Amino acid sequence: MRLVMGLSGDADLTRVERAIAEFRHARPVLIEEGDAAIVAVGVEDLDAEACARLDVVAGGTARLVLTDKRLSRIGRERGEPGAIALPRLDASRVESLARKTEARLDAPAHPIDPLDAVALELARLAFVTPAVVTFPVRAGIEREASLMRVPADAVRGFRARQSSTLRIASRAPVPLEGAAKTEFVVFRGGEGMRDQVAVLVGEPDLEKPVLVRLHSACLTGDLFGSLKCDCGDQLRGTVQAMAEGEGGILLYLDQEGRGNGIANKIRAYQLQAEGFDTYEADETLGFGLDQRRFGFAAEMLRQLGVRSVRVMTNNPEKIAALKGAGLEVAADVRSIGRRHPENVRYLATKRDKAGHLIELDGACAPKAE
Ligand SMILES: Nc1nc2c(ncn2[C@@H]2O[C@H](COP(=O)(O)OP(=O)(O)OP(=O)(O)O)[C@@H](O)[C@H]2O)c(=O)[nH]1
Ligand SMILES: [Zn+2]
Repeated sequence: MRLVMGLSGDADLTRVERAIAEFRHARPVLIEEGDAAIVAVGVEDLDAEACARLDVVAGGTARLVLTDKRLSRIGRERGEPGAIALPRLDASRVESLARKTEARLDAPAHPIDPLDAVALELARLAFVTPAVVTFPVRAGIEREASLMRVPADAVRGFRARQSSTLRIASRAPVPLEGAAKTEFVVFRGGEGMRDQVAVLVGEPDLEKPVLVRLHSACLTGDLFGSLKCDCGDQLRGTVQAMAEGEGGILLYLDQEGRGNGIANKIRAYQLQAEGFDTYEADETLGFGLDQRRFGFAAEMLRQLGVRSVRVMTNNPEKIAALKGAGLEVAADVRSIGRRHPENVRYLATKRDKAGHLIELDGACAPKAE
């Protein structure tokens, strides 16, 4: 029996990974803590049919749990997440309250309980809209055997655990244009849904502060040269600077859309096309300023033998995170991309609302994001 239980390794980690997969498909999971338990389901893809099925089991006790940002967008300033009673589960009302720009809440938002907060964290980990429908598992309701069960503490500790299981999966030389001596080192674990990649450019001296960049994935900018941001320039500019200098390490992190995932980022871009700035758009979808954590990136550096860094970034959070994780930040160096009418408002917003160290003097006139 013991052997069988050990087969899936770290059982808590496995359960959360499975719960994340359920969440991404709008299938309910059961979150347990002691004698308490709730059923939770992400609102994305929650259609009328699924709502009708859930409604029967919820028996009028369902609630919609929203983040503080989303509540303030629909006219309920709370400063913390809140829950709206859903005596009847209606798919279009749920979608409207969770995501629509014009939605206004005409009912009270109640304080959430600790298991609701765990359900919201699961949604964040799953890169889906941070809004969940939950209801208590009441006496008399059979705990449905097919429901995926997950302990609340396993979800709370998931990010830390992901960092601690971080390990190198593979490595090989991959010569790049302008940086012939480059090695890709792939790590499993950390944030997001995919592997993380460390790109070792040249031969950095690990006894000295190493030039390092933490680069969050940006499919549109890195790969397609989108004009809406400066990511592609930063990515290539960093590798070039490392190759021309004393080498360095670029971490390519699975944190698309500031940790919101590609689907939410493209939703946010649609809102930007309607006039919202980059943070207003994210808030409309329920997100805070930035969902990313960088602790696991520090762990990647440590496993590569780095103790002290010269970090290439304009983002003070990255600097603070590396220091907070125990690395020495010997210097911080700006990472500059091209400015053009399409990205200058985005850059100015990051400077003004999130304190990014960006200079825009003389930059071209902004065009709406
Ligand atoms: N949600 C959202 N994410 C965006 C938007 N534009 C770019 N991003 C994402 O923002 C992140 C930018 O990553 P980085 O360039 O590593 O980070 P940064 O915080 O700008 O910091 P530095 O570039 O190091 O100064 C990427 O994950 C992009 O996908 C946007 O309008 N909305
Ligand atoms: Zn970008």
